[in-house]
Amino acid sequence: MLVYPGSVFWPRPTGRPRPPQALKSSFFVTILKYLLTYISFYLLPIVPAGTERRSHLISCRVSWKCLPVDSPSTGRAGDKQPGRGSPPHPYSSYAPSSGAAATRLNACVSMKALSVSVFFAVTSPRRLPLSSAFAQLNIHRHRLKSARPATSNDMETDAAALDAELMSTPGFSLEQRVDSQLRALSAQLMELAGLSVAEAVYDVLSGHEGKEDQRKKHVLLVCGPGRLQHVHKGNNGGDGLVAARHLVHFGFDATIVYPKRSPKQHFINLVKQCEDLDIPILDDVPIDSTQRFDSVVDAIFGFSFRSGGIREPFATAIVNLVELQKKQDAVLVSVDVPSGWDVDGGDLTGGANFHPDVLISLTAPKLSARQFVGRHYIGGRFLPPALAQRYNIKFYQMPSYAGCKQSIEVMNANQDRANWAQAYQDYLNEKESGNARKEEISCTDSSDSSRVDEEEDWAAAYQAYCEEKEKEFFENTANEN
Ligand SMILES: NC(=O)C1=CN([C@@H]2O[C@H](COP(=O)(O)OP(=O)(O)OC[C@H]3O[C@@H](n4cnc5c(N)ncnc54)[C@H](OP(=O)(O)O)[C@@H]3O)[C@@H](O)[C@H]2O)[C@@H](O)CC1
Repeated sequence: MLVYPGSVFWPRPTGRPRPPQALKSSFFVTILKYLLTYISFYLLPIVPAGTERRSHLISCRVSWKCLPVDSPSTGRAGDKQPGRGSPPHPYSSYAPSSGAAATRLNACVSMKALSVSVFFAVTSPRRLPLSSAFAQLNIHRHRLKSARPATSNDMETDAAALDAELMSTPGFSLEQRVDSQLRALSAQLMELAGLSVAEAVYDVLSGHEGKEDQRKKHVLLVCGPGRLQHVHKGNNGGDGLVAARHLVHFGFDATIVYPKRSPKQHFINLVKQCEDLDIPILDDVPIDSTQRFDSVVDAIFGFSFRSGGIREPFATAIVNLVELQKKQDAVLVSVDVPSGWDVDGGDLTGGANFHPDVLISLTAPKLSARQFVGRHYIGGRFLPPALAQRYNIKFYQMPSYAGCKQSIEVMNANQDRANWAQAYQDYLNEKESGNARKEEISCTDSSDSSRVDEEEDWAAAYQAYCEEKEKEFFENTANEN
């Protein structure tokens, strides 16, 4: 009889004894997962290698092995398991409630993920590329990182899980074989993210009404550090490099500040492409420059920023960037997360003077966007619907893009508060007086008014979502303390 390697080679999680209720649920879960594992074992060889179905099958196998069996004994209000307690975290598939259980699962499942992937890569009649095996391992490593109690970093780890999954989607990165398979960068995602940033900056500088100022606009882009050892680090800076190139193609002038260049080949290529377009690349923010900058783009830190002090040279770069922006009255634009802000908690410095005028959230807004006051865009139009569904991304986190646009300005409740509040009040009054706006829209079939209606719904729903997440965040922080 064929024996599934993960169940033999790797020890089960051990530790505190489980209470009867947990034993009961874990018994059925165990039966279920072994049943599914063996069925999939026989299915796997007949699914062609390199296909999405096969990759999905392996992904499912590992997920089944991850089914939590440990949680009821420590269950608390914040549990994120489907079907238990409060609704799942918007990005998480599940998270066990005990830190110890999460650690055991993390170690155990990472090893199992590796064993499953490598076993099938080696034994399959139609060989699966080893790269896919590592990609699966990476996804589950990230998933398991979020398999712990909610902390202030949850949104980051969940976003990282989503990122890892996106980056290993066939066609996005693995087929490109950049560097080595493990170090393959999400070149395509970064290209689309950078394009959406450039489009939003273009939109901001060109004005809403389409009355374009004839003067050539000049944008300064400050790009964050890259790191050799880590697979997915420094991508925020990469978005900035890509955006600079697109802005030049859009007819703007661009200057890049890139104090700590990444040695990764993809970043070297991006820099070369910018140099070929005669984009100046500086090491420091040109604080005394006589050059007029219409916009300053902060592409320094994204969701992987670790709060607790900004290391040099970026501490000085951020101070100079803000000074330059104020001196020149330039529009300060942040990519994904304002630099120095915690991905969840936002500005934890008590107002360190870093408050961008424009925020471009990539893929979906992070929790810190709740604190943002200004023009809010969403970019990164590459999230497959199935993945969005899996991560429970709600419609108000990802409003539908118009036509071929790569970014969309979303109505921020904080933005232009008076006008927005008045408009929203008018809308409510209209509804209350029985003059239902939606009925009007369906009668007149006016696409303009339906868009306004959609935006208002989006803003209200997003506001409610933010409040809910903020409450949850502070509750969890209080619990931890
Ligand atoms: N979601 C998506 O699908 C897509 C996301 N994309 C983009 O990727 C971004 C996330 O990128 P990322 O994970 O590469 O990390 P990111 O934030 O750029 O840099 C971390 C760097 O900062 C450093 N660092 C950290 N803390 C520090 C401190 N206190 N002081 C000083 N340095 C500090 C850290 O150094 P380390 O701590 O590792 O030494 C590391 O070098 C995301 O926000 C989005 O813009 C798109 O490109 C593609 C699609």
